[in-house]
Amino acid sequence: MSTTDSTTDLAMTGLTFGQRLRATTDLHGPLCAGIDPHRTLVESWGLGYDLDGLRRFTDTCVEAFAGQVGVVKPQSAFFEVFGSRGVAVLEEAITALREAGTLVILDAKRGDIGSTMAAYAEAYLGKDAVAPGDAVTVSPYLGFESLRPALDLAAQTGRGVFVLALTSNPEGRSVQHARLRDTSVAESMVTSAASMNAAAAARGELGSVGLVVGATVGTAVQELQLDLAAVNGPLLSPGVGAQGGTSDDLRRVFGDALHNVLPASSREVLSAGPDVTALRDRALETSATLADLLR
Ligand SMILES: O=C(O)c1cc(=O)[nH]c(=O)n1[C@@H]1O[C@H](COP(=O)(O)O)[C@@H](O)[C@H]1O
Repeated sequence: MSTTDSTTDLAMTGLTFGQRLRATTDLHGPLCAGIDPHRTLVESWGLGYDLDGLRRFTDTCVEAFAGQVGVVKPQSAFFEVFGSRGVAVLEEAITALREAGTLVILDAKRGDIGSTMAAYAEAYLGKDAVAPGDAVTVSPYLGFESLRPALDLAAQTGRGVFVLALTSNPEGRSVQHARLRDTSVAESMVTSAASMNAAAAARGELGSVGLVVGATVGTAVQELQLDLAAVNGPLLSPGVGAQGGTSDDLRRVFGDALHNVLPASSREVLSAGPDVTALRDRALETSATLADLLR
């Protein structure tokens, strides 16, 4: 059985997202490769910044990553720019990647009041969703419990969510470091995610409720005394590469939670295109280096 077949099977055996993610990163390494068709990147690949350019950029990424890279994270915004036809390109990419056994985290950062969140949940995590990924990024700044429809539906359909906790941008501090009595906002996300993952932890498995903690957050995890290992869920860490985050930063930020980290890199990997082989090689080399680090 090829590696592609084995991961495809995992996606169809009723395993949780946490279980599938662990198996996939064990097989392919921990890199989460982003598909972020920025105007400058698309043009640097010699493509027009239009629907045709978007499609060719995305198809190249799919050809390079599908079945080869364990986890891919398309950024919805870059497809939404082109309206419904751009979203159709995104949906086709998600489907093709998943058919090849690559896990897809849709980066949509949705968050709204519970009744509206239920519709977002159906759209991205429901069993009848048009082109669901394996997980979606969500924003908890209407309150962690406003995410309940997504948390519950993801659990039912074997999918995952990644909740923003300490984002990679400097502006995030003003909200995420704020304290509610003795607890920082970020710490409340850690506690909530840990409680969602408690049953999986008791079974000795990785949970399916992840957090986003940027590689660029410096000493925030230590300052805020966050116990990231206790989350027992995947820790998506964007900021590697173009935003300045390095392997050393990952080691410093995550300490004893390093084994659960999913480092995400978009522009640095994508800058190796448009040649499919060069793009794939950049992703595979990055993943191998990160696997050594996280081992
Ligand atoms: O949720 C995310 O993925 C995310 C969270 C965060 O804190 N910071 C962050 O950069 N991201 C996303 O990760 C990607 C980073 O892209 P690069 O900076 O090009 O590697 C973008 O799609 C961002 O929207």
